[in-house]
Amino acid sequence: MAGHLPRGAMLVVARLTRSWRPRYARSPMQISNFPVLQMHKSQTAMRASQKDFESAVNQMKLLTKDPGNEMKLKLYALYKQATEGPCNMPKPGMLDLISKAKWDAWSALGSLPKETAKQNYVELVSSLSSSASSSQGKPDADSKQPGYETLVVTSENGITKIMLNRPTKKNAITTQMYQEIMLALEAAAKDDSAITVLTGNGDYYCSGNDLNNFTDIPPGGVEEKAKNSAILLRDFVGCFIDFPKPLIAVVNGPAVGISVTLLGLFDIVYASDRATFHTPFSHLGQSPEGCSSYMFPKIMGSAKAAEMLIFGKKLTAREACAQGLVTEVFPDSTFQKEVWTRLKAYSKLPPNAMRISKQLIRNVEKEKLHAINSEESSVLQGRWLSDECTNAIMNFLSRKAKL
Ligand SMILES: CCCCCCCCCCC/C=C/C(=O)SCCNC(=O)CCNC(=O)[C@H](O)C(C)(C)COP(=O)(O)OP(=O)(O)OC[C@H]1O[C@@H](n2cnc3c(N)ncnc32)[C@H](O)[C@@H]1OP(=O)(O)O
Repeated sequence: MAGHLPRGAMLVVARLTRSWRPRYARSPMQISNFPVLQMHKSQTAMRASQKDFESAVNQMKLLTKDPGNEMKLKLYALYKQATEGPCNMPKPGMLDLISKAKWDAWSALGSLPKETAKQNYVELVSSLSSSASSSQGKPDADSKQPGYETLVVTSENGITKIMLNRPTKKNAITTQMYQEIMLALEAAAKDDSAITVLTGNGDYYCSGNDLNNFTDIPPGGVEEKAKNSAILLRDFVGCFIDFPKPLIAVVNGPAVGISVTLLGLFDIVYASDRATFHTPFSHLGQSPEGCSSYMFPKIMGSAKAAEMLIFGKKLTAREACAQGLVTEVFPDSTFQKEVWTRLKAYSKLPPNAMRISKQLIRNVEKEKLHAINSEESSVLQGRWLSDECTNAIMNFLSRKAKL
């Protein structure tokens, strides 16, 4: 049966998926990003872990809309209580209004235990993020575009931002997400923004293809699934090849698989120094896509490209920058601030000039890139039916393997 997924293996994959359960409770912050999971609010009553608390603190840094003074005071007080315990500052003078308001809010928490304060903080941030996502329709709502379940798409200040939004799954790309990214790119190509940005929500940029995409086998069998997936992949990568405006990747954390290979088709790649770049195709019994079989040797030379694409060498952000895959690396602590300041300035440049310059740089190779994309997709169609690939996916799903 070599070269075909044996029927038995398909059943094993289906069984493993059914019994596959989360290994840890997700943070309320992350749950709030999934409308379907918001029904299970009881989970937010669970004790918040240090990780949940830190991710809520980071989430607050990314908040684009001012939550208002009252909310900021509550968050401030809970944060102080969670990190330092009961208020230990001398009472400020009556005329120092801001310090007094902060002091009042913190002292009002009395001897609330640190753990409870942490949990309340996480829940409050979670409720903030759900009300932000449900305020889309209101006139004063920010520019968040409706209709996406796996992405948050916003457009303001001349920048369309497409944010992968499955943080609890490290932003792994499901079939639905491939479709939504294509729709978002199509819309961004036509909107009046000057530049388009792709980034990830949470601690990962993206963990690549969602390996559960392999388990949803249609009645036509695995061959039909592989054929349709190759078409999906070709169309998906095609949208990046054809994208007409400056396209920028804001790589906020580790990147795996297709989220790395696509970077060769971006015009700028900014990375946090926490990001890593990993293309473990051989480990997965697969082969490169995203035009990386052509772009990577072109960018970094064939020896370095081979180390990544054949041997799955994981690069740090600084190594990827030295190889030319990344434009610039920023310290994680100032990443968002520095990158968005830079992008806001770029977005004010004349949009037509930027678009024309991009096209001059990219158009010469467009046809070639489409041909490479078709070839890579068709080679992968064969790989997906191989025993090497089947075994690697089963190992991941049964928790025997992780990168
Ligand atoms: C028949 C053919 C159909 C094919 C359809 C294909 C369509 C186009 C394909 C295009 C080709 C693309 C290729 C690639 O991108 S190859 C790269 C694929 N990615 C991986 O192999 C990564 C797998 N993940 C991991 O190794 C680890 O999760 C990771 C190192 C990324 C993080 O480890 P960590 O310990 O920090 O976190 P967890 O493992 O606990 O992850 C948290 C939860 O997220 C889930 N997760 C993460 N990544 C993926 C993924 N890629 N697919 C599915 N699920 C993922 C993980 O399972 C955890 O979930 P639970 O909390 O529920 O356990």
